[in-house]
Amino acid sequence: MSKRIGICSTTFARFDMASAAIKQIKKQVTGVKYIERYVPGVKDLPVAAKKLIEEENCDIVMAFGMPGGEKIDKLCAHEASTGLIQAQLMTNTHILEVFVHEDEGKDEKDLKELAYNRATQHADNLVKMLFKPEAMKKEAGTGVREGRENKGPL
Ligand SMILES: Cc1nc2c(=O)[nH]c(=O)nc-2n(C[C@H](O)[C@H](O)[C@H](O)CO)c1C
Repeated sequence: MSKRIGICSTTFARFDMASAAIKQIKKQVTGVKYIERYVPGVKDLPVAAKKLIEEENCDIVMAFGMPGGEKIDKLCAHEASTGLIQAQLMTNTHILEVFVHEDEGKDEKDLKELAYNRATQHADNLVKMLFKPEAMKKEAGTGVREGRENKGPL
């Protein structure tokens, strides 16, 4: 049966990471079903992801979000992250959390590039996890980073 990939993303984010990721996956695999859900902000992602798994039978989910730079935003991001982990444990299914903090970008151009790179590189991770686990194994311990330069192995 063809794999089902869940995608959930927010309107709070300032870049459409979901579309970038779907395009990236489509370059590599065909015959996959995408089920997309959009919510206001990161704290709405855990239930959206859990529903994608339980009600839409997704094999894996990507959850995209952009926490803002304020202290309250960081708190929200941590709460969302905890929720996403809980949803994974409740469903025994991976939810790749793809968050780009707004203050990670040096300026708007850099933030956009970072968001694109992180979204597409995590999309590559998803393809490996679902279809090429051996490729993932090859990269174990190699200091891979999503969005910025890889650190490399020690
Ligand atoms: C303070 C705050 N900060 C963020 C943020 O940095 N990034 C984000 O995606 N969403 C934020 N939200 C919205 C919440 O995640 C959520 O959408 C609302 O509380 C409604 O459930 C809130 C309320």
